[in-house]
Amino acid sequence: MSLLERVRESAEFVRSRAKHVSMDMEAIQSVGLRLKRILETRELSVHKIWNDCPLNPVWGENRAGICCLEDICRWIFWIDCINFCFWQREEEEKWTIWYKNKRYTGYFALCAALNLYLETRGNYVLSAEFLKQLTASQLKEILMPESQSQGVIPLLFERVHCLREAGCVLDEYFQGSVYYLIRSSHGSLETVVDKVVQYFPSFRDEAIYEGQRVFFYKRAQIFAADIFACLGQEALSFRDPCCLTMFADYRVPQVLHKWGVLNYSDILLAQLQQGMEIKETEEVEIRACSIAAVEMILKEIQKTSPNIFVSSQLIDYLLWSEAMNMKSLTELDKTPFHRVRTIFY
Ligand SMILES: Nc1nc2c(c(CN[C@H]3C=C[C@H](O)[C@@H]3O)cn2[C@@H]2O[C@H](COP(=O)(O)O)[C@@H](O)[C@H]2O)c(=O)[nH]1
Repeated sequence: MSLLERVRESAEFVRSRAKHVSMDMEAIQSVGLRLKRILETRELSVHKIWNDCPLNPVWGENRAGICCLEDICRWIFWIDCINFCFWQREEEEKWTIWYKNKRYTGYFALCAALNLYLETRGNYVLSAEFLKQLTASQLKEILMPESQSQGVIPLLFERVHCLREAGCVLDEYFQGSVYYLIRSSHGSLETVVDKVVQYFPSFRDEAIYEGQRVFFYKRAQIFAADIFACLGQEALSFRDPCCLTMFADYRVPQVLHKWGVLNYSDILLAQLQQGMEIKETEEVEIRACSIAAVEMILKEIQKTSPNIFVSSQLIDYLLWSEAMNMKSLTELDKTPFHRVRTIFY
Protein backbone atom coordinates (compact mmCIF):
# COMPACT_ATOMS: atom_id res chain seq x y z
CA MET A 1 0.00 0.00 0.00
CA SER A 2 1.37 3.44 -0.87
CA LEU A 3 2.13 6.02 1.79
CA LEU A 4 -0.91 8.16 1.09
CA GLU A 5 -3.20 5.16 0.77
CA ARG A 6 -2.09 4.36 4.31
CA VAL A 7 -3.11 7.87 5.40
CA ARG A 8 -6.55 7.45 3.82
CA GLU A 9 -7.03 3.88 5.08
CA SER A 10 -6.01 4.65 8.63
CA ALA A 11 -8.28 7.71 8.68
CA GLU A 12 -11.17 5.48 7.60
CA PHE A 13 -10.20 2.92 10.25
CA VAL A 14 -10.44 5.57 12.97
CA ARG A 15 -13.64 7.10 11.54
CA SER A 16 -15.43 3.77 11.62
CA ARG A 17 -14.54 3.25 15.30
CA ALA A 18 -14.59 6.81 16.63
CA LYS A 19 -16.45 7.33 19.91
CA HIS A 20 -16.17 11.07 20.33
CA VAL A 21 -16.43 12.33 16.75
CA SER A 22 -19.08 11.58 14.14
CA MET A 23 -19.82 12.80 10.63
CA ASP A 24 -23.06 14.17 9.23
CA MET A 25 -23.75 13.10 5.65
CA GLU A 26 -26.28 15.88 4.98
CA ALA A 27 -23.74 18.49 6.09
CA ILE A 28 -21.18 16.89 3.79
CA GLN A 29 -23.58 17.31 0.88
CA SER A 30 -24.29 20.93 1.70
CA VAL A 31 -20.62 21.80 2.20
CA GLY A 32 -19.90 20.05 -1.12
CA LEU A 33 -22.50 22.29 -2.77
CA ARG A 34 -21.17 25.40 -1.09
CA LEU A 35 -17.57 24.71 -2.19
CA LYS A 36 -18.71 23.78 -5.68
CA ARG A 37 -20.35 27.20 -6.02
CA ILE A 38 -17.19 28.94 -4.83
CA LEU A 39 -15.13 26.92 -7.34
CA GLU A 40 -17.51 27.73 -10.18
CA THR A 41 -17.84 31.45 -9.55
CA ARG A 42 -14.23 32.25 -8.65
CA GLU A 43 -12.48 29.73 -10.93
CA LEU A 44 -10.08 28.83 -8.16
CA SER A 45 -7.08 26.56 -8.28
CA VAL A 46 -4.39 25.81 -5.72
CA HIS A 47 -2.00 27.93 -7.82
CA LYS A 48 -4.32 30.92 -7.72
CA ILE A 49 -4.89 30.59 -3.97
CA TRP A 50 -1.13 30.42 -3.46
CA ASN A 51 -0.34 33.43 -5.65
CA ASP A 52 -3.14 35.51 -4.13
CA CYS A 53 -1.53 35.43 -0.69
CA PRO A 54 0.81 38.46 -0.72
CA LEU A 55 3.21 36.84 1.75
CA ASN A 56 3.98 33.84 -0.47
CA PRO A 57 6.91 33.74 -2.89
CA VAL A 58 5.79 33.58 -6.52
CA TRP A 59 7.73 32.18 -9.46
CA GLY A 60 8.55 34.97 -11.89
CA GLU A 61 8.18 37.70 -9.27
CA ASN A 62 10.55 39.00 -6.66
CA ARG A 63 8.76 38.91 -3.33
CA ALA A 64 10.92 39.50 -0.23
CA GLY A 65 13.96 39.13 -2.46
CA ILE A 66 13.08 35.51 -3.20
CA CYS A 67 13.02 34.58 -6.87
CA CYS A 68 15.28 31.66 -7.89
CA LEU A 69 13.92 28.12 -7.71
CA GLU A 70 16.28 27.07 -4.93
CA ASP A 71 15.29 29.99 -2.70
CA ILE A 72 11.59 29.48 -3.34
CA CYS A 73 11.87 25.78 -2.42
CA ARG A 74 13.93 26.68 0.65
CA TRP A 75 11.43 29.32 1.75
CA ILE A 76 8.58 26.81 1.54
CA PHE A 77 10.54 24.13 3.39
CA TRP A 78 11.67 26.58 6.08
CA ILE A 79 8.07 27.61 6.73
CA ASP A 80 6.70 24.06 6.72
CA CYS A 81 9.45 22.82 9.06
CA ILE A 82 7.86 25.00 11.73
CA ASN A 83 4.32 25.27 10.45
CA PHE A 84 2.72 24.18 13.73
CA CYS A 85 1.07 25.36 16.95
CA PHE A 86 0.42 29.07 16.66
CA TRP A 87 -2.30 29.28 19.31
CA GLN A 88 -1.56 30.72 22.72
CA ARG A 89 -2.82 29.75 26.15
CA GLU A 90 -5.14 32.20 27.90
CA GLU A 91 -2.41 33.64 30.10
CA GLU A 92 -0.04 34.12 27.14
CA GLU A 93 0.23 37.20 24.96
CA LYS A 94 -0.62 36.60 21.29
CA TRP A 95 2.44 36.40 19.04
CA THR A 96 2.10 39.28 16.55
CA ILE A 97 4.25 40.66 13.73
CA TRP A 98 3.99 44.06 12.03
CA TYR A 99 5.09 43.94 8.41
CA LYS A 100 4.47 46.58 5.74
CA ASN A 101 2.06 48.43 8.04
CA LYS A 102 -0.07 45.36 8.61
CA ARG A 103 -0.55 43.26 11.69
CA TYR A 104 -0.18 39.47 11.38
CA THR A 105 -0.84 36.64 13.84
CA GLY A 106 -0.77 32.84 13.62
CA TYR A 107 0.60 31.17 10.50
CA PHE A 108 0.71 34.45 8.57
CA ALA A 109 2.92 35.97 11.28
CA LEU A 110 5.46 33.24 10.55
CA CYS A 111 5.56 34.16 6.85
CA ALA A 112 5.65 37.88 7.66
CA ALA A 113 8.51 37.45 10.16
CA LEU A 114 10.60 35.45 7.70
CA ASN A 115 9.96 37.93 4.88
CA LEU A 116 10.85 40.86 7.09
CA TYR A 117 14.14 39.23 7.97
CA LEU A 118 14.88 38.28 4.36
CA GLU A 119 14.27 41.85 3.22
CA THR A 120 16.42 43.45 5.86
CA ARG A 121 19.16 40.87 6.39
CA GLY A 122 19.40 38.68 3.30
CA ASN A 123 18.59 35.11 2.37
CA TYR A 124 21.43 33.26 4.15
CA VAL A 125 18.91 32.19 6.86
CA LEU A 126 17.37 29.82 4.34
CA SER A 127 20.59 27.85 3.81
CA ALA A 128 21.33 24.42 5.27
CA GLU A 129 24.70 25.74 6.50
CA PHE A 130 22.97 28.37 8.64
CA LEU A 131 20.19 26.07 9.84
CA LYS A 132 22.60 23.35 10.98
CA GLN A 133 23.96 25.66 13.66
CA LEU A 134 20.84 27.67 14.40
CA THR A 135 20.54 28.85 18.03
CA ALA A 136 17.46 29.83 19.98
CA SER A 137 18.58 33.44 20.17
CA GLN A 138 19.02 33.58 16.38
CA LEU A 139 15.56 32.16 15.82
CA LYS A 140 14.16 34.60 18.37
CA GLU A 141 15.74 37.43 16.44
CA ILE A 142 14.00 36.25 13.26
CA LEU A 143 10.60 35.45 14.75
CA MET A 144 10.42 38.12 17.42
CA PRO A 145 12.16 41.21 16.02
CA GLU A 146 12.34 43.83 18.74
CA SER A 147 10.44 46.73 17.27
CA GLN A 148 8.07 44.78 15.02
CA SER A 149 6.71 42.01 17.18
CA GLN A 150 4.79 41.37 20.34
CA GLY A 151 4.26 38.25 22.46
CA VAL A 152 6.13 34.98 22.31
CA ILE A 153 5.90 32.27 19.66
CA PRO A 154 4.95 28.93 21.27
CA LEU A 155 7.45 26.04 21.27
CA LEU A 156 10.50 28.11 20.34
CA PHE A 157 13.00 25.39 21.30
CA GLU A 158 11.11 22.72 19.38
CA ARG A 159 11.22 25.02 16.34
CA VAL A 160 14.98 25.40 16.71
CA HIS A 161 15.25 21.61 16.81
CA CYS A 162 13.13 21.13 13.67
CA LEU A 163 15.09 23.71 11.68
CA ARG A 164 18.46 22.37 12.85
CA GLU A 165 17.41 18.87 11.87
CA ALA A 166 16.38 20.24 8.47
CA GLY A 167 19.81 21.82 7.98
CA CYS A 168 21.70 18.69 9.03
CA VAL A 169 19.65 16.26 6.90
CA LEU A 170 19.66 18.52 3.83
CA ASP A 171 23.38 18.86 4.13
CA GLU A 172 24.03 15.16 4.62
CA TYR A 173 21.66 13.64 2.05
CA PHE A 174 20.55 16.34 -0.37
CA GLN A 175 23.62 18.46 -1.09
CA GLY A 176 22.14 21.17 1.12
CA SER A 177 19.44 21.77 -1.49
CA VAL A 178 15.64 21.60 -1.14
CA TYR A 179 15.36 21.83 -4.93
CA TYR A 180 17.55 18.70 -5.17
CA LEU A 181 15.23 16.91 -2.73
CA ILE A 182 12.29 17.75 -4.98
CA ARG A 183 14.10 16.91 -8.21
CA SER A 184 15.13 13.56 -6.76
CA SER A 185 11.42 12.78 -6.30
CA HIS A 186 11.09 12.53 -10.11
CA GLY A 187 7.83 14.41 -10.57
CA SER A 188 5.84 12.70 -7.83
CA LEU A 189 4.32 14.61 -4.91
CA GLU A 190 3.83 11.34 -3.06
CA THR A 191 7.57 10.66 -3.33
CA VAL A 192 8.27 14.15 -1.97
CA VAL A 193 6.12 13.30 1.08
CA ASP A 194 7.75 9.89 1.38
CA LYS A 195 11.27 11.29 1.26
CA VAL A 196 10.54 14.00 3.79
CA VAL A 197 9.00 11.50 6.20
CA GLN A 198 11.84 9.02 5.71
CA TYR A 199 14.73 11.44 6.14
CA PHE A 200 13.41 14.07 8.56
CA PRO A 201 12.21 12.46 11.84
CA SER A 202 10.33 15.58 12.99
CA PHE A 203 7.89 15.13 10.07
CA ARG A 204 6.85 11.62 11.22
CA ASP A 205 3.36 12.58 12.25
CA GLU A 206 1.89 9.21 13.30
CA ALA A 207 -0.13 7.86 16.22
CA ILE A 208 -1.46 4.60 17.65
CA TYR A 209 -5.23 4.13 17.81
CA GLU A 210 -6.77 0.92 19.18
CA GLY A 211 -3.46 -0.85 18.64
CA GLN A 212 -3.09 0.26 15.01
CA ARG A 213 -0.73 2.81 13.52
CA VAL A 214 -2.42 5.88 12.11
CA PHE A 215 -0.72 8.24 9.65
CA PHE A 216 -1.29 11.95 9.11
CA TYR A 217 1.98 13.45 7.80
CA LYS A 218 0.43 16.90 7.93
CA ARG A 219 3.58 18.98 7.51
CA ALA A 220 5.18 16.66 4.97
CA GLN A 221 2.00 16.80 2.88
CA ILE A 222 1.56 20.55 3.19
CA PHE A 223 5.16 20.98 2.07
CA ALA A 224 4.52 18.93 -1.09
CA ALA A 225 1.23 20.80 -1.55
CA ASP A 226 2.82 24.23 -1.24
CA ILE A 227 5.57 23.26 -3.70
CA PHE A 228 2.89 22.11 -6.14
CA ALA A 229 0.75 25.22 -5.62
CA CYS A 230 3.70 27.55 -6.07
CA LEU A 231 5.67 25.81 -8.82
CA GLY A 232 3.50 23.04 -10.27
CA GLN A 233 2.01 25.13 -13.03
CA GLU A 234 5.10 26.51 -14.72
CA ALA A 235 8.42 25.59 -13.15
CA LEU A 236 7.95 21.92 -12.19
CA SER A 237 5.60 19.20 -13.28
CA PHE A 238 4.04 16.48 -11.15
CA ARG A 239 2.18 13.43 -12.42
CA ASP A 240 0.10 12.92 -9.24
CA PRO A 241 -1.51 16.32 -8.50
CA CYS A 242 -4.46 14.76 -6.65
CA CYS A 243 -2.61 12.34 -4.40
CA LEU A 244 -2.52 14.38 -1.18
CA THR A 245 -5.12 14.28 1.59
CA MET A 246 -6.23 17.29 3.62
CA PHE A 247 -3.68 18.55 6.13
CA ALA A 248 -4.95 17.60 9.57
CA ASP A 249 -4.41 20.81 11.54
CA TYR A 250 -6.55 22.56 14.15
CA ARG A 251 -8.34 25.12 11.86
CA VAL A 252 -9.96 22.97 9.17
CA PRO A 253 -11.61 20.71 11.81
CA GLN A 254 -12.93 23.88 13.46
CA VAL A 255 -14.68 24.94 10.23
CA LEU A 256 -15.93 21.39 9.64
CA HIS A 257 -17.42 21.46 13.13
CA LYS A 258 -18.97 24.91 12.64
CA TRP A 259 -20.61 23.75 9.42
CA GLY A 260 -21.98 20.63 11.08
CA VAL A 261 -19.79 18.10 9.24
CA LEU A 262 -18.02 16.96 12.41
CA ASN A 263 -20.04 16.42 15.56
CA TYR A 264 -18.44 15.97 18.94
CA SER A 265 -19.59 13.99 21.98
CA ASP A 266 -20.89 16.13 24.86
CA ILE A 267 -17.81 15.37 26.92
CA LEU A 268 -15.40 16.30 24.14
CA LEU A 269 -17.35 19.44 23.27
CA ALA A 270 -17.33 20.58 26.89
CA GLN A 271 -13.57 20.03 27.08
CA LEU A 272 -12.99 22.01 23.89
CA GLN A 273 -15.27 24.81 25.06
CA GLN A 274 -13.31 25.08 28.27
CA GLY A 275 -10.10 25.38 26.23
CA MET A 276 -8.76 22.16 27.74
CA GLU A 277 -5.93 20.32 26.04
CA ILE A 278 -7.50 17.00 25.04
CA LYS A 279 -6.33 13.37 25.16
CA GLU A 280 -4.62 11.61 22.25
CA THR A 281 -7.57 9.34 21.43
CA GLU A 282 -9.86 12.32 20.88
CA GLU A 283 -7.16 14.21 19.02
CA VAL A 284 -6.65 11.28 16.64
CA GLU A 285 -10.41 11.00 16.09
CA ILE A 286 -10.76 14.69 15.21
CA ARG A 287 -7.83 14.62 12.78
CA ALA A 288 -8.70 11.30 11.16
CA CYS A 289 -12.38 12.23 10.77
CA SER A 290 -11.30 15.52 9.14
CA ILE A 291 -9.32 13.56 6.53
CA ALA A 292 -12.25 11.18 5.97
CA ALA A 293 -14.73 14.09 5.76
CA VAL A 294 -12.71 15.92 3.10
CA GLU A 295 -12.50 12.69 1.06
CA MET A 296 -16.30 12.48 1.21
CA ILE A 297 -16.77 16.15 0.29
CA LEU A 298 -14.45 15.50 -2.66
CA LYS A 299 -16.55 12.53 -3.82
CA GLU A 300 -19.69 14.60 -3.40
CA ILE A 301 -18.36 17.38 -5.66
CA GLN A 302 -17.03 14.88 -8.22
CA LYS A 303 -20.37 13.06 -8.27
CA THR A 304 -22.48 16.14 -8.89
CA SER A 305 -20.02 18.05 -11.12
CA PRO A 306 -17.70 15.67 -12.96
CA ASN A 307 -16.34 18.55 -15.07
CA ILE A 308 -14.94 20.56 -12.19
CA PHE A 309 -11.27 19.96 -11.38
CA VAL A 310 -11.03 19.39 -7.66
CA SER A 311 -8.71 17.62 -5.23
CA SER A 312 -8.43 17.15 -1.48
CA GLN A 313 -5.66 19.76 -1.51
CA LEU A 314 -7.93 22.30 -3.18
CA ILE A 315 -10.75 21.56 -0.73
CA ASP A 316 -8.32 21.90 2.15
CA TYR A 317 -7.00 25.25 0.91
CA LEU A 318 -10.59 26.47 0.43
CA LEU A 319 -11.64 25.38 3.91
CA TRP A 320 -8.51 26.87 5.47
CA SER A 321 -9.04 30.16 3.59
CA GLU A 322 -12.65 30.18 4.80
CA ALA A 323 -11.34 29.66 8.33
CA MET A 324 -9.03 32.67 7.93
CA ASN A 325 -11.90 34.84 6.61
CA MET A 326 -14.21 33.76 9.40
CA LYS A 327 -11.46 34.31 11.96
CA SER A 328 -10.89 37.87 10.82
CA LEU A 329 -14.64 38.54 11.02
CA THR A 330 -14.61 37.00 14.54
CA GLU A 331 -17.10 34.40 13.27
CA LEU A 332 -15.05 31.54 14.67
CA ASP A 333 -14.78 32.99 18.17
CA LYS A 334 -17.53 30.79 19.54
CA THR A 335 -16.52 27.62 17.72
CA PRO A 336 -14.00 25.64 19.76
CA PHE A 337 -10.89 24.05 18.24
CA HIS A 338 -8.70 21.31 19.65
CA ARG A 339 -5.61 22.47 21.48
CA VAL A 340 -2.61 20.21 21.61
CA ARG A 341 0.94 21.45 22.13
CA THR A 342 2.52 19.55 19.25
CA ILE A 343 5.16 19.97 16.57
CA PHE A 344 3.03 18.16 13.99
CA TYR A 345 0.35 20.80 13.23
N1 LIG B 1 -5.14 22.43 6.68
C1 LIG B 1 -4.35 23.47 6.54
N2 LIG B 1 -3.72 23.98 7.61
C2 LIG B 1 -2.91 25.04 7.41
C3 LIG B 1 -2.70 25.63 6.18
C4 LIG B 1 -1.79 26.69 6.37
C5 LIG B 1 -1.27 27.68 5.35
N3 LIG B 1 -1.14 27.19 4.04
C6 LIG B 1 -0.86 28.08 2.96
C7 LIG B 1 -0.93 27.34 1.72
C8 LIG B 1 -1.64 27.96 0.74
C9 LIG B 1 -2.09 29.21 1.17
O1 LIG B 1 -1.33 30.26 0.64
C10 LIG B 1 -1.87 29.17 2.69
O2 LIG B 1 -1.34 30.38 3.12
C11 LIG B 1 -1.49 26.69 7.73
N4 LIG B 1 -2.18 25.70 8.34
C12 LIG B 1 -2.30 25.36 9.76
O3 LIG B 1 -3.25 26.24 10.34
C13 LIG B 1 -2.95 26.37 11.74
C14 LIG B 1 -2.66 27.80 12.05
O4 LIG B 1 -3.83 28.53 12.10
P1 LIG B 1 -3.82 29.99 12.76
O5 LIG B 1 -3.40 29.82 14.20
O6 LIG B 1 -5.24 30.46 12.62
O7 LIG B 1 -2.86 30.85 11.96
C15 LIG B 1 -1.69 25.53 12.00
O8 LIG B 1 -2.07 24.22 12.38
C16 LIG B 1 -1.06 25.53 10.61
O9 LIG B 1 -0.17 24.45 10.46
C17 LIG B 1 -3.37 25.10 5.03
O10 LIG B 1 -3.27 25.54 3.90
N5 LIG B 1 -4.19 24.03 5.27
